[in-house]
Amino acid sequence: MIEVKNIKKSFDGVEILKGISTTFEKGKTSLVIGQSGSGKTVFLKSLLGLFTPEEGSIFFDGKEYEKLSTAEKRHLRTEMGMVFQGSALFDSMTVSENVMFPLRMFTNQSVSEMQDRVDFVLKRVNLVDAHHKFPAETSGGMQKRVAIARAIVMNPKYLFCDEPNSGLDPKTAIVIDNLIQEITDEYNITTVINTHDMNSVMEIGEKIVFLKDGYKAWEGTNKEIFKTNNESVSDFVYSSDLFKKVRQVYLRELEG
Ligand SMILES: Nc1ncnc2c1ncn2[C@@H]1O[C@H](COP(=O)(O)OP(=O)(O)OP(=O)(O)O)[C@@H](O)[C@H]1O
Repeated sequence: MIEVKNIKKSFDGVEILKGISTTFEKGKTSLVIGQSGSGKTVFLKSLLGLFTPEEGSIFFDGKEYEKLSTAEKRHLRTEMGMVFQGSALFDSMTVSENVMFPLRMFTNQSVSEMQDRVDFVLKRVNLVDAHHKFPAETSGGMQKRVAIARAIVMNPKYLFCDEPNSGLDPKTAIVIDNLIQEITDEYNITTVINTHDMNSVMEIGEKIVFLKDGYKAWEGTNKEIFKTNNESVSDFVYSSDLFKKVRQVYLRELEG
């Protein structure tokens, strides 16, 4: 579980995060949504420890990040998996070598132990014949699977994904969303996803945190988002006519 208490972060005197508090639960897929520039990436990087908020605290399973020693912080980092926007695979390494990279960096496992773990996670993301391929020889959807395999190879407690669907067709995007949700549930991970994708919100938004201009403007579930009267949320989520219609049908069904 991650608890965020009133974090504030500024750059060059401009406040970007203006006091955000929320919680992300274990075994749940939580989404952070909001317009471009609302502070989602700064927020995610603050959770990852890449930015240090000037105020507020972040607790990982009860432990306050800023109070940890350097060694404890380093250990906590090994418990965090990250899926970057655009997958961020190493072009010159095979799929297998990409996934093995964190094990080589952070563990003393033997090559055969590492290979077993790589085989296991690649199988888990349904990639069985891709070990020796280079990223350029695989599709965008496969690259996301490799990025997810690499993010979970260390068996993380926390998984952070920045726009995991960017660049994917809608069908593949749903498969990737569902894969992240299944893995989160199966391994009881605390997962936080930054997204623009309204399909993701509807499909896997067990908890949604809506950021606006550096504030948390709303939070709730994908069911609650249909019913909310919060204007900022409605303007953002229902800016497309298709989603407006989906919402009307859903509300009508609720009334009926
Ligand atoms: N390292 C930095 N230095 C200075 N300003 C920054 C830095 N990182 C982000 N910002 C500013 O913080 C604001 C929020 O940016 P952020 O990237 O968090 O938005 P976002 O919601 O993730 O947008 P998008 O959906 O487009 O990725 C922007 O105005 C951005 O210019």
